[in-house]
Amino acid sequence: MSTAPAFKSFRLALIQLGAVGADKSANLKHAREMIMRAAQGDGTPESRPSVVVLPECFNSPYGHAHFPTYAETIGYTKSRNYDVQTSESESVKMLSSAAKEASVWLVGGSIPERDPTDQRLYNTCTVYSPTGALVALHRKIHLFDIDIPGKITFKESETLTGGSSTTFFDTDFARIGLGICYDVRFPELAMIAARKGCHLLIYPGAFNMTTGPLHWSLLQQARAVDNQVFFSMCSPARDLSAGYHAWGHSMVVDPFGKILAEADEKECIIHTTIDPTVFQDARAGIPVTRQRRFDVYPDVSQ
Ligand SMILES: NC(=O)CC(=O)C(=O)O
Repeated sequence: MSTAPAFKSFRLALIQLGAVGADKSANLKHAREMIMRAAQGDGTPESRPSVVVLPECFNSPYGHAHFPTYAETIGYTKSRNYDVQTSESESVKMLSSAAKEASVWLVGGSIPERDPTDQRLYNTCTVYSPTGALVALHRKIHLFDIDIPGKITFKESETLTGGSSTTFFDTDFARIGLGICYDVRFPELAMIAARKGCHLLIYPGAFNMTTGPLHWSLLQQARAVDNQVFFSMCSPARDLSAGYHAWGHSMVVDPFGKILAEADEKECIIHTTIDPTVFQDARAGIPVTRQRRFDVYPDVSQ
């Protein structure tokens, strides 16, 4: 594995996207406008983000019945490296051109993806460099299958297949790990990413009105503290006319577990600074990353 880049200070922006409806072209147009707005920061050069994030399922309504209709094939080469140039996906094309125009690293939320080899569907996050290159692709590993009687039943596995790889990408200022929503409930994934040198973990997500108040911030703070990394989840805005009511509350948590920025439930963009000294202070002061006893629990030591 390559060495992680030196961790430098940078600005992060999360787009808590609203108005995600049935019209995919309108969703893409609105997402593009919000990316451009996020990239401006507050208008000052120092506020401009280096990384901009969209939420889970930003181009389609969220629900297993919608995924087959909205799924797109992401272009890939014979060696199965994903490639914008060969992509027929209108979402990939939009994200790539928006990243390039805004000159940001863009974590493109997630979209329903169809694999052309076997027609299986995935919930997939793609990431773009400031030149518009597709640099990473994460397929949601743990599918959101829950049943809380009288509250919420959701079964992504009705139409989706779970991904089978962990994913990170390198920028010139940090190593960033990826997950999607329900992946946050599996601490092993975040731990592996942190042990591979990630400084920040970004999970586009869409918790709901039942699990949001219970677990949204708790899980992010837990993953941040467990692993002494920055942790961030970006949600859609809440839309009570939609079939799925997202919790909202997109947030960024520091390696001490402190919430640095948090949205309410409405459409908005939140910005924060990711400061490496906090990461270093957490690891120096509470050195759990050097105190692990893998001789006692070797089954999680990979
Ligand atoms: N939507 C998800 O994947 C997960 C979620 O809402 C939850 O874990 O709660």
